[in-house]
Amino acid sequence: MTGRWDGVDVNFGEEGGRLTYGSYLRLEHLLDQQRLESDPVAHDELLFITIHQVYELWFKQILHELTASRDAMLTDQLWLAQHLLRRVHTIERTLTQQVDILETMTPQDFGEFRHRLSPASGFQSVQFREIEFLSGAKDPSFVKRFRGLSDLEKARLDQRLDEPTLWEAFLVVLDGAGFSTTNEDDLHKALQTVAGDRRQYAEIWELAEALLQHDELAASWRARHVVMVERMIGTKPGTGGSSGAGYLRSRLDLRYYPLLWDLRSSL
Ligand code: HEM
Ligand SMILES: N[C@@H](CC(=O)c1ccccc1NC=O)C(=O)O
Repeated sequence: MTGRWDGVDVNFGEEGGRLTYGSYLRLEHLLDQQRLESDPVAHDELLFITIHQVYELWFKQILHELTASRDAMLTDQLWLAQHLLRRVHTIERTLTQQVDILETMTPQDFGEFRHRLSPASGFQSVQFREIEFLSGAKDPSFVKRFRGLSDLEKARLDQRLDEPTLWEAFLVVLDGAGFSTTNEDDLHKALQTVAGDRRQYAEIWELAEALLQHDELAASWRARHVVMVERMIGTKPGTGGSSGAGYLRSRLDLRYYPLLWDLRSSL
């Protein structure tokens, strides 16, 4: 497009001339996807849906970045693997902070539509589980416990169970640097050597730190989520059929990279 804007000639190179902000971002579709279950309308349900949809969009982005980071490790591009993990960290911080927005909803206002949500629950978030699997916490029992999984969603989870995790890719990096990775003892020694000579192993050390950061931020989200749940529903069971906060508390000790945490005790 060529034209004048504030007296200046502009050429945006808009070949074909039909793309607009709204058509590029497919806003007609995006903004038509917030369908409330409550009747009469509960004012806060739009916020509830919006928050979850934003989470899922960021989950999609996180999976995009983690997959590329894993592949960068497998192809010896450690700087790229670390660069992408750093982006994931900033998204993860944003996801934890978003809980603040949802907490502007009171339990009474949530109660206006909560009963309509059952048996749906965040437990059924396929992308959330994909992130866990890809990060290193593969647990096939979750796939079995999923209710109402579409064929496509099942295939995506099976694929994540099959493909290498970030941790496995990191082991390939250690192997490539000449370390034995056959058992936990060897691995501990390798990590100790990397930590003890950061001049020689700068890239591997930074990568290990970036993985640990990802692990820590995931743990922060779990902790933030369970406290919000206690604030919203106390000790009530969850809509997904679990004990609620009790179940979520049992997930708080989950760590993707226990060996990176163990290492701390011997540094
Ligand atoms: C009012 C706000 C929320 C409440 C009361 C709540 C409550 C719960 C409860 C009780 C569970 C356990 C499963 C069940 O039986 O239902 C759960 C799981 C889960 N929720 Fe939420 N949740 C809230 C908001 C969110 C948000 C905004 C997300 C973001 C996507 C989310 C994601 C998840 C995930 C991923 C799980 C599964 C966790 C795991 O298995 O480790 N929740 N939630
Ligand atoms: N499990 C929540 C309801 C809930 O938060 C939820 C319901 C449907 C879809 C996503 C949800 N978010 C997280 O669990 C509850 O028991 O109140």
